[in-house]
Amino acid sequence: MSGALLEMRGISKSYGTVRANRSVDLTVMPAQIVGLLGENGSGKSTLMKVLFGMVRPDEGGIVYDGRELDTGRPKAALQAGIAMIHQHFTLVEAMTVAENLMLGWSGAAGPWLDRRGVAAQVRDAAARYGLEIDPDARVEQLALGEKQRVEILKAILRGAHLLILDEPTSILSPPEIARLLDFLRRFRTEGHAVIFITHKLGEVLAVADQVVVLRDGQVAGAAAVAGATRASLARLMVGRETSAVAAAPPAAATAAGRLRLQVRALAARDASGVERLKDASFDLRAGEILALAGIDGNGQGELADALAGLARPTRGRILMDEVDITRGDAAQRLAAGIAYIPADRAGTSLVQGMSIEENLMLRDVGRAPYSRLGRIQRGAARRLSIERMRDFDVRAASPDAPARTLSGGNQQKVALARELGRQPEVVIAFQPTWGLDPGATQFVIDRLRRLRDQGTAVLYISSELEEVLAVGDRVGVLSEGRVVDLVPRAEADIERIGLAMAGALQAVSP
Ligand SMILES: Nc1ncnc2c1ncn2[C@@H]1O[C@H](COP(=O)(O)OP(=O)(O)OP(=O)(O)O)[C@@H](O)[C@H]1O
Repeated sequence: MSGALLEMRGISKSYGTVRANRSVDLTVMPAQIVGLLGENGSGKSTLMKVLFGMVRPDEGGIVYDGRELDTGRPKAALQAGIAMIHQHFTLVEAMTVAENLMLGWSGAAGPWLDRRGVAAQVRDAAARYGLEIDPDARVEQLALGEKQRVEILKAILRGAHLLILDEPTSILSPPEIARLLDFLRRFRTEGHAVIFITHKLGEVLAVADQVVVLRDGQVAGAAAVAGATRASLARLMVGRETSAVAAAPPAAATAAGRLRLQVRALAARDASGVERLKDASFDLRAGEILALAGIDGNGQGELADALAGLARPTRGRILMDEVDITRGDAAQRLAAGIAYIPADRAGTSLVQGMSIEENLMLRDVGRAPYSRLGRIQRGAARRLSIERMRDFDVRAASPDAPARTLSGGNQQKVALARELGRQPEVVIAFQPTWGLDPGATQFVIDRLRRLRDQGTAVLYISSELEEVLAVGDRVGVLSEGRVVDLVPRAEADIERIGLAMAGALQAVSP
């Protein structure tokens, strides 16, 4: 087709017997936003790695801006003006925003980089695109949403003409999401193009012109967004009817059970020593899901780590069944029946070089049913692995597949299968659906509800407002290190929560 900015034609790529991409065609026009959708493991990342030159396709070719693009050469894509905003940022933490933007930037004047000139250009671009950021701020002090803005500015200043965003909104508050979508529209107005990978159908409908859906490595369908609905997109993704994500209403808050966890005036620092969690207080009871909304930088990571025994609180107390556990470590928490689902599961809780089965056994290797009288029970381990993989819909050839060969979403499912497969007393779930497709998201939520119904106390920390409202029997917001607006779900006011997430409300006591 003439006039296209990007044409990927007949892209195929296999890993052993796994056919990650099968004759995939993808066309992007100038000034077009394309939403790339698909279930976990459907081949989205592989296709983008091919486009980016990180993976050489077995078959197929790419024409960009009328020219054949050298496949398998990352530099070719960059030089052509293709930029990708990854989920894991590539900024140098100890440097300032301007310094990061100057790294490898050919727009700076000669070998003597002109700091003031760079700062002026940053301000200029930031204002033009609504991506305000202080050029002199150190990156380590920025929240995730701000780091993302720096990454986008870096791409723009290097002349990106096609921007690829990999699940960019999963770290943003509702106002920040609106701002990002607004930026994408402005970027499009200037004739640039965007490929937007997301599991959130609503965002695609809000901003994209065209959607392409992958299923099992193939294009399951491509359509103009005008005329598409959430239901039609979901149907294309899974090939059958699905219910809307997290549609089931929360169970009527049982006159909740026994008091399990008491958190009082808890404070904790982040890795760089900043006290992000300042004064958090709440109770968690058996048989309830307490959902806390909040975006990065407001203390949720520190709260989760402190409860899991991974970070030592600077002030305050944690009581489990009336016993003070503030100073205990992670092993003691585990022994007390507290399961922890950290945010960055692929990075922190899976061993990439180990198989799915070994990862599933990791915490319980010395115990039944994995071990008897000091011997590993291979048969039992295998049966349990297969059962958990089926339960959690982990898509892989066998339990022997190394974790690193799984798609991002399937890695998450392995970590979840391990933590939720046991029968924990208390679950601390930090962004448990991050990176999961709608089907898997629904599954995780159902699983947490089931645990709740069996009497587990669940703390659900998430930046997804919709999910917080869908799963919480009680909901609140973690804002500037404090728990605010903690109310039964039925009394929750969506707008108020959105405002509180953005830091607009004051703290209230529990
Ligand atoms: N390095 C690898 N070795 C073996 N198999 C791989 C490798 N990378 C990807 N795969 C397989 O290719 C298939 C497609 O994976 P891909 O990462 O492209 O999916 P995805 O759509 O990006 O999924 P997600 O939404 O979970 O991130 C999966 O079955 C995955 O297990």
